Amino acid sequence: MAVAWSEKASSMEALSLSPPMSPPVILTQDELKKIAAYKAVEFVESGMVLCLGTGSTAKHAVDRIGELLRQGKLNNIIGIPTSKQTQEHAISLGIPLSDLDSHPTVDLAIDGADEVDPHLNLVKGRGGSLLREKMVEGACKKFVCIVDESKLVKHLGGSGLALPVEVVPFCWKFTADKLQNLFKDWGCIARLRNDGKGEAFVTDNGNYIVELYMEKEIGDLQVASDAVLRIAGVVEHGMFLDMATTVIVAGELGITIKNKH
Ligand SMILES: O=C(CO)[C@H](O)[C@H](O)COP(=O)(O)O
Repeated sequence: MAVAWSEKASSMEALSLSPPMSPPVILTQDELKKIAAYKAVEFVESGMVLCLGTGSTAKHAVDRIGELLRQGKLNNIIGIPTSKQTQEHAISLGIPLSDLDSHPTVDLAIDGADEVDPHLNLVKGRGGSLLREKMVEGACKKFVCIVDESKLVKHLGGSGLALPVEVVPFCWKFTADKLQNLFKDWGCIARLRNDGKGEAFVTDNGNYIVELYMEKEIGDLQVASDAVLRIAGVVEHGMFLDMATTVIVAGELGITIKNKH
């Protein structure tokens, strides 16, 4: 479903931007992320248990939920954060939190993605939180993915950026070699993610991330997913197949809402 200016106008009002009939407004990527996030929060109802996503797009949604709680427009929300970063942020906003042990069924997830294909399959985890995201989002009745239009790809891996795989630190190089070898026909290069200070990036779960760069389209995603998960040493990967129920895309021409059939 494509929603053009009227929907965009209400989102833009929330952002205090100029109305759409004034001279063309070039929105930044972050403004588009915010528009998608605010639209997704319209799905939130009082009393819901919510999965709180991780990343710069999801942060706008968490901010908005915090704002609506403060204004008394939402009540009795329980959030389940998908990272320590989101947990700290939600606490700072006064959002009551829980976990999957206490709330194994979650009403709604709102989270970003790194890539979205035409079937609503996602690559997630370039922010490093893919394991907790997959656990919590897998427990959700509804998963609304929020992206700006730069995240749309024809096939996963199509952005030329990495497919992240969380691995145990023990003999990570051995696991990375196995992964690279698994996808050798795709020209795969496996690299350990670093923390920007010359050390390995460590996830909230104490693991490492191996990034896979493919030269070619992955092909059958389910087959690839199963093969990756069969490698001992792999904890989880960033392909989120058949999980998103809705994707909200914010672009220069407005908001598009894609629902799973
Ligand atoms: O999967 C994620 C974190 O693990 C993020 O949702 C994904 O990386 C998108 O991030 P951003 O909203 O900052 O573009």
